[in-house]
Amino acid sequence: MDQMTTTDLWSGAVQDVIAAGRRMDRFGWVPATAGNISRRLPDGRIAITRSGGHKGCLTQEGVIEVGMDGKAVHPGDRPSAETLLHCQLYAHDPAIGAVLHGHSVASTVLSMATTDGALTLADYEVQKVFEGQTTHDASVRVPVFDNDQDIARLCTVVAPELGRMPAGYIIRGHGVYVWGATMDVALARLEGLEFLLACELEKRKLRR
Ligand SMILES: CSC[C@@H](O)[C@@H](O)C(=O)COP(=O)(O)O
Ligand SMILES: [Zn+2]
Repeated sequence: MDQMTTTDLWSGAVQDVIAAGRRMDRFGWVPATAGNISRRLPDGRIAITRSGGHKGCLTQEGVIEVGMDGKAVHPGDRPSAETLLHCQLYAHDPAIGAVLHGHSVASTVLSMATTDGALTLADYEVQKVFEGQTTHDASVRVPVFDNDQDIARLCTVVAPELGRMPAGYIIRGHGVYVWGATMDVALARLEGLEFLLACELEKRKLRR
């Protein structure tokens, strides 16, 4: 691969990450410095957000390269504190090309309102946005893992569910992780999941 192509690939991935951050910010899913976003390039490099920046105001400098071990390729760069969760998904499935993490109100509140290990979404037409879902007349299980500041340890809790999460997963009181083959697919899934979580929250308020 010549130098020009390598640079173009990187720029395209960075633009994908910047655009995803803006879109997530428009919905209010990345408050303050919350959230992280990554993109795997066709040549295997991983572009991920630098730790601590606002994901709605990303610049090219806010996106850095990491290896599959979650470490920065360029010394001094500080990748997202949650980089290992992205790498875990990339290692699990070579078809995954983008990973998104946001902190919406609905994912935070709903996951704190239960001690269960999953939220079940049923009877919504929009469930069909997820792989393998062809009808509203079914249910989608979204695993909920207890929050942990030790991300390597959190990875070990997520691991048994890999390959069994059509809609992504939620970290309790924290937020969602969603992925896809491309950034567009990941964003569509995130939008679908967040729509359903927002509906679920409204439904529960009506019941009170
Ligand atoms: C604003 S606190 C949120 C962080 O603790 C973390 O959960 C998060 O999503 C962003 O961390 P970052 O290191 O910027 O990727
Ligand atoms: Zn987070």
